[in-house]
Amino acid sequence: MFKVHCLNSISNFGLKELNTRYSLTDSLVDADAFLVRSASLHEQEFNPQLQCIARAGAGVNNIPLERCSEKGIVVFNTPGANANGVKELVLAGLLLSCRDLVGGIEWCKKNANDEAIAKTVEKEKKNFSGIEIQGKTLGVIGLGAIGAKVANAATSLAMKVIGYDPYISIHAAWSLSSKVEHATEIQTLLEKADFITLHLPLTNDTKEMINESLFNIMKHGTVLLNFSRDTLVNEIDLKNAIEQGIIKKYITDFPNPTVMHLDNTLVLPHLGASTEEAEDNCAQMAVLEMMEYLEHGNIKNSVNYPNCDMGHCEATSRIALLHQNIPNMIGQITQVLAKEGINIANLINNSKGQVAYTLIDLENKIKDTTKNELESIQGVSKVRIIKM
Ligand SMILES: NC(=O)c1ccc[n+]([C@@H]2O[C@H](COP(=O)([O-])OP(=O)(O)OC[C@H]3O[C@@H](n4cnc5c(N)ncnc54)[C@H](O)[C@@H]3O)[C@@H](O)[C@H]2O)c1
Ligand SMILES: O=C(O)CC[C@@H](O)C(=O)O
Repeated sequence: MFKVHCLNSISNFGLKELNTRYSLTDSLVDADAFLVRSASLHEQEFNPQLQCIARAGAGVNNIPLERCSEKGIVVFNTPGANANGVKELVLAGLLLSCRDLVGGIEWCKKNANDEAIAKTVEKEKKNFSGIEIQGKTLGVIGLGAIGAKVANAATSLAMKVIGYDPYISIHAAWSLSSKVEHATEIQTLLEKADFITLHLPLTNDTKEMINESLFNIMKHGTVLLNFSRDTLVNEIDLKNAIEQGIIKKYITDFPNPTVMHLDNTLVLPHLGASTEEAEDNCAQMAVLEMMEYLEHGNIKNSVNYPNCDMGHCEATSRIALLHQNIPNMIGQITQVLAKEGINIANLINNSKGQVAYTLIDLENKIKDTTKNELESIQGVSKVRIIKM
């Protein structure tokens, strides 16, 4: 029986995939797997039994990936599963930035009892007027699942779109409209854009990437949309850029004590992925990835371990080893198995950066003592017996 702990509310559409081999547990200490959305796991201790963490969403900056890799915990996310939900909110943000819709709605509410409101409004509405997006230039930084959808949608709304992504995947590049101009340098995008939208992950490399030096290249009166993560932007520099009129409006999906007090800023309550469809898609994908790993040892959409698919085990037994990506690891593993007279039916060894994953089907049963011996190989983080 696998025990699963949910750190956030996970849609039942995903949880209903769990079969009789699973139970939900309220306890973090005896769980084999965590299902999580945005809860931070940076301060969380991980028990030795924890095999995987499935993030029902895209960003994994709430998970200590390096510590997970050291402990042989596979972290999954759900690429693209909430991209449409975020795209639709970005479009709403774009339009909210053009006219003072929020101020206008508040004005109407405040004047609800004015019998002459229909007349008064014609005098007052100029206070809430603005511009159109048609013909304006949108700069999209990060052209992955969300950025590509935003870029394509903006071209359909008659915007000029310029995109920047030095690490774009082939899949994302194929999905991009040919109308999207390709910027090889971020400076080109910053100089041309009337609106800039951020769709890149928060990592050590991208933290506070939007700072004074980039604000100084932007046009006076730029609108900045941030539906990715707050700390991609240096908020002290942002405040200055707003005061200097470089940033006309900042639209963000991430409330924090600083942005709540900035002028010309609209803050949304982290709603990008909060649609029924996105929550269902993310939960289902996360649960299925977790089940495939727990039951069969196959890895799909992990952010810290390589993909690996050996199908379902038809041999006598199956073991999985999570280890460092160092020389002679396979030699040492096969030596232990050979010594026990165990014959290998099939073996896959894939690596990702500093770590590697070896999945082995065996023609003999595997004993706990063999597992212990494999675990004692220097550089092995975890050994799982998937089928005895
Ligand atoms: N507001 C929300 O609720 C919400 C929902 C989903 C995702 N997000 C955020 O949006 C981010 C993007 O999500 P996604 O699904 O599009 O992810 P994704 O992995 O599909 O795309 C990210 C893209 O950013 C690019 N990139 C990485 N570093 C870059 C850099 N320095 N400059 C330019 N591009 C760079 C990558 O090459 C990739 O194409 C997530 O990491 C998450 O933080 C927010
Ligand atoms: O879980 C959520 O509601 C938000 C998820 C979002 O920030 C993501 O990175 O996918």
